[in-house]
Amino acid sequence: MANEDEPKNHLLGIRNLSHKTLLQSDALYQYILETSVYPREHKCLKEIREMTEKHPRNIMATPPDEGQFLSMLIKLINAKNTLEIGVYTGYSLLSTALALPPAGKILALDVNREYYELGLPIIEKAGVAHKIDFREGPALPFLDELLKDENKKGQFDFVFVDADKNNYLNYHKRVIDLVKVGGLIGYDNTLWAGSVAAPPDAPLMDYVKPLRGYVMEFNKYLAQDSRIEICQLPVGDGITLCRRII
Ligand SMILES: C[S@@+](CC[C@H](N)C(=O)[O-])C[C@H]1O[C@@H](n2cnc3c(N)ncnc32)[C@H](O)[C@@H]1O
Repeated sequence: MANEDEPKNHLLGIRNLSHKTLLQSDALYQYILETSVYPREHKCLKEIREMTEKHPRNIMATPPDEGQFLSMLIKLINAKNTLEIGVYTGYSLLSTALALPPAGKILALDVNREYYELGLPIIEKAGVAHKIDFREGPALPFLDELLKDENKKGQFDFVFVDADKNNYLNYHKRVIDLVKVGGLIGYDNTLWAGSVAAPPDAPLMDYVKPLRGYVMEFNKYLAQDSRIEICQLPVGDGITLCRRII
């Protein structure tokens, strides 16, 4: 589906996409947004997206097609209590909050409150801020604190991990005990711009190169972890769903 008129960049020969996706055509991605995401998307999701696009680190935001996928997933599994690690300006957070029932709860962790506060007025406007318990700080020590309390184990129906990729394995070792048996964990960016399947000497973007090894090791670990059933999907930058089975 690649359009030869679109400029190539140095990421595995993929065209110069202004969004994170494995699709090789901006036109095809736009088609998906126009025929599925935008017309049905809540107005506030569009607002938070437009606000985020002006931020210098906007490459970090969850893409709209993935936000829509998360929303559908949360409704399908009837999630009520969720955990998010890596909030940024809150696109995935707002997608989750809108999908949860009125009494639903999200524990949201990020080292940077400023990013969260950029999106907060839009989350408030959407009428779902009451579902969010935002905690600022590094996620690992916070998770360790939670795990000290036996009552906090197995409490989450859904966990979305979208923070520092070099710590994904450390997150997994903790959230596996925090999600309930039968619950889901979603790890974002597990295809890491497609680099996980690239030859070792492939030219890669600067932000991709240093973390590729961590993402590959993490994917191998998940593949052999008998506590979970996994499904890796080429949505956005790749999301691996892990269903806790024991
Ligand atoms: C890819 S962005 C999250 C994107 C977000 N899910 C969205 O939909 O826009 C990663 C976030 O993880 C946060 N982060 C990085 N390291 C962290 C850590 N050790 N603990 C908690 N948050 C961290 C960053 O501050 C950043 O906001």
